[in-house]
Amino acid sequence: MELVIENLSKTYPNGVQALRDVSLTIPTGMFGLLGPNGAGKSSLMRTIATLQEADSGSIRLGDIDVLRDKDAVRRVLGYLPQEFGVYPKVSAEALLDHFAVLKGLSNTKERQEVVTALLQRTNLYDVRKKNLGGFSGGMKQRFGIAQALLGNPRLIIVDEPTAGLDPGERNRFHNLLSEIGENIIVILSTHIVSDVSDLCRNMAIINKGQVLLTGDPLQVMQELRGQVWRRAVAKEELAALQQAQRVISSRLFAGQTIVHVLADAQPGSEYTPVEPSLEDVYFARIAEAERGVTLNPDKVAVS
Ligand SMILES: Nc1ncnc2c1ncn2[C@@H]1O[C@H](COP(=O)(O)OP(=O)(O)OP(=O)(O)O)[C@@H](O)[C@H]1O
Repeated sequence: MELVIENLSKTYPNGVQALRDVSLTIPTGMFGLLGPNGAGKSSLMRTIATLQEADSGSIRLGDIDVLRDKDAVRRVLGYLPQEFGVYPKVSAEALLDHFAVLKGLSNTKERQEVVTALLQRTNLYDVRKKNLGGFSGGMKQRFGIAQALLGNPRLIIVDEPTAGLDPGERNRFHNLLSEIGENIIVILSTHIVSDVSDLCRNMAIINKGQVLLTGDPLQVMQELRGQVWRRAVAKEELAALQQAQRVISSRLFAGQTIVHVLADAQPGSEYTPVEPSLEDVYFARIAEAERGVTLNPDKVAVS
């Protein structure tokens, strides 16, 4: 099954154009939607989740027309929104049971089995009697996944799920997601590049409502090979370097400023070649789009 989005556009009443002619084909497995704050990720996720309307375009999930047949989508959709509120004084088991009732699981015995299985799957069974108010960020997110999995969805949308999680919790959450992503479509919307490189076989980069790149993370990194160079630079030289070169990122490392530069050939003897990371691809794409360069969507390299 595929999710096919074609020419989707959305302008909010305040004039912000959140989605500009977005087209994406999303197959089964983990799909990473990567973009900076305000890129339009949540707008796209909410539209797919039937929570808001688009101005134009279409979305198909298998044979379901998502924008028209919302009930059919909701029957096969699991959604973990960016802000997932829980009732703090209710136990995980009781709230999951309540969500299961809302999802239409009316048979008590069957519902208990489903709730128990989901609590085990998300590694929350031992804390099932604990109130959600006492859960850590990671436990809450795993609970969010448990509720999203009710009703055996064919499509799961998770919006910025690992923001604020410590490395151990993030790891547990990643393992859970990648297990789920083996059989259904999982869309992971995030501004954290490593979430996508760790988990996703397919991805898109979105900025200012536009798709800048789609592909397999390994392949898009491969396409930048031989074009990323690094050097250390004094802080006061950075501005001049940014004028002279296509600087795609600069960061402090052990007290030094390390810059990554995009160039077809070695820009100077102080530069060493770098094996491109997904972060290089991401920053290169965003930087070039910001500069208004016309991009060939199939190629990361710029002439
Ligand atoms: N309901 C709304 N009304 C008006 N503007 C909105 C609304 N929702 C989002 N926007 C604007 O639309 C643009 C895209 O926002 P969106 O939340 O989709 O981006 P995002 O990629 O999810 O960002 P973030 O990571 O910050 O959540 C932003 O400029 C945002 O301010």
